[in-house]
Amino acid sequence: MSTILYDNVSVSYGTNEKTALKNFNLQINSGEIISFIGSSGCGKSTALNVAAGLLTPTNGELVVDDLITRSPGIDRGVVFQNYSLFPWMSNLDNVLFALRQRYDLPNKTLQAKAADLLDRVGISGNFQKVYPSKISGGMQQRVAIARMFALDSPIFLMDEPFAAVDEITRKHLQSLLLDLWEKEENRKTIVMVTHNIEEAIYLSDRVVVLHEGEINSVVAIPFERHRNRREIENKSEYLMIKNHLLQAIEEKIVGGER
Ligand SMILES: Nc1ncnc2c1ncn2[C@@H]1O[C@H](COP(=O)(O)OP(=O)(O)OP(=O)(O)O)[C@@H](O)[C@H]1O
Repeated sequence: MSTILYDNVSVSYGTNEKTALKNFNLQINSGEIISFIGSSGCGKSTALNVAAGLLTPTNGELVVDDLITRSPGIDRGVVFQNYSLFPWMSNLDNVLFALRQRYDLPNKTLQAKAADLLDRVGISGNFQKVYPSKISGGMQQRVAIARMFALDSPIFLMDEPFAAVDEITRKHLQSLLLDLWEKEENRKTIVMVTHNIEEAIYLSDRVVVLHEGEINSVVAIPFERHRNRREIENKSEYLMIKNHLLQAIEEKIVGGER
């Protein structure tokens, strides 16, 4: 089980600052993929950082698996836009580091596990041994995904994880994430922040649109898994959902759930 509950969460950054998150109520189910979208400054990262335990609510509670949670933990793996790898470690060692936090196994076994995980995200041979700075942004993000799966947290929290790569790489990484997620026996709960509506629809079970710190709309994505990007984009419902989301981002919609 890996559920997240935002129980009436509000966050203010300082006494004179405006409230970044207001009475935020959301239940996220185990194995669900949820995206937060909305215009700049609407509170997406604040909501994600509360889930990560990096921010404590000013009011209300974050509840993870029925426990009030106010700090980071190994039950929640985090990936940020800027790759979040340790620059002083090779790609292999980055993944190994995560494995060591999770498993008490001989080094050789963990090395093989790390190499296998990197192979699965398409980082093979010499690319495993070099430092992250020696490979492209898209490849670094593959390593970050491998490291997240190595940590094997039941919850993944991702803040614009694919924003810094080109469109083609971005689509590859989205599919890679979904492939890995679908293959897991106990599917991870994934919460991600994105500015990209197509990404949100392709990946998510539900898309949560924020507006000035409040939930404006929660949109269920009805497409079955395994999803084929082209197929879903050709469905008439896809366009309706996309238009609804665009509208919800641009203006305050009254009476949110779709
Ligand atoms: N450390 C901080 N100190 C003060 N105000 C902050 C801080 N971080 C965020 N804010 C403010 O809180 C509000 C929500 O910010 P947040 O970063 O959560 O929005 P966002 O939707 O993720 O934005 P973006 O899409 O631009 O990343 C904004 O008004 C922002 O200026």
